Amino acid sequence: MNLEAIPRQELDCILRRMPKAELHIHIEGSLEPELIFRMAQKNGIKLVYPSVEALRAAYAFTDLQSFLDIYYAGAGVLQTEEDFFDMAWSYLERAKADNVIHSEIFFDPQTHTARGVAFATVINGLHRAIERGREELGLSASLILCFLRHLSEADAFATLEEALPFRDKFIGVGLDSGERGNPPEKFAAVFGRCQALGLRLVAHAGEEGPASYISDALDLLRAERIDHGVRCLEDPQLVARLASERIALTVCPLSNVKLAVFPELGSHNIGRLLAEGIVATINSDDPAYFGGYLNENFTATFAALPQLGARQAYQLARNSFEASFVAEETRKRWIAGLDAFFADCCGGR
Ligand code: HPA
Ligand SMILES: [Zn+2]
Repeated sequence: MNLEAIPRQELDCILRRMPKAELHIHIEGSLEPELIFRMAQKNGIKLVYPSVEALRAAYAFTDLQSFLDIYYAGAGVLQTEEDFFDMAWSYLERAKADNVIHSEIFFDPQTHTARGVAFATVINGLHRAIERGREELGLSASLILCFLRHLSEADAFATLEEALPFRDKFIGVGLDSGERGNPPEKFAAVFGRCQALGLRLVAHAGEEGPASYISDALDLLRAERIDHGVRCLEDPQLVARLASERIALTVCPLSNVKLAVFPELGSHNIGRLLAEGIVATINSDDPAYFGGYLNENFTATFAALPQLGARQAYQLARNSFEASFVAEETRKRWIAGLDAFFADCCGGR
């Protein structure tokens, strides 16, 4: 395919239309202000913000922690199984509109169980939305349970025990929340147990934390994929390892700018990650908070970085399928579909 022949003005449309997978989305981060207000009213919860506009105006973050404080407060409106269903269903419909054909969705059970919401309420609501998404939208999705790293490993073990009766409803575990001061080694034992249980393993690392957190997530947690990981470029040996072992990074450009990991999209390192041969992907992280769903992440990033063209668009979509936790056969089928899409875009050129 002569991808270089595709003119830049066609890129926006291609980015939006191309089939893709999303591998880094926190479902609680898809909760739009309108839904927060509707659920608060329904559940009799008083919000500190007087209006949707006032809440949205508070989304001016200076770093990861300033975001997390407001994100956990927003998730406090979720009470019933229906609430979790509605949140996930809204995301799946939105993802479908972006031509996402597969999504691996994070959820933070401790945020809810700590407020007295049963684990079953959370996972049954999310799972029901996923089932309906498969039936009605033809969208494939699965759940990844994230442990909150600001809490103790004992708390993570207790959460795992609560989750095991629902083992068939999630495919793996991850690690999120405040990275600084909460290194991967804090969770080595619980990740060891998850690995023994046959769960897929991922971890946030190298977003705000140093490159050594990425190496430790690989060596001590046996993470198969790294969420964010953008600080890997600080360690050339790590870059070589990520590339040669084909360890994917789930990069979230709009999130990185909103949380001041990069000052603006024009200085984002996604182009360099790809040029280094790393299996980088583009994702939305917390789309309701960071100003865009998956297609906005693609189009804004490509608009800001002139070195990204159709070749990189194809590579990023292909990487999203390669890095997904689905059967080899399915991955191959999706990549064949992507090839057909781009062959069509190149048609005659
Ligand atoms: O980007 C993130 N980093 C860490 N924890 C999170 N929880 C939601 N989003 C994030
Ligand atoms: Zn994240």
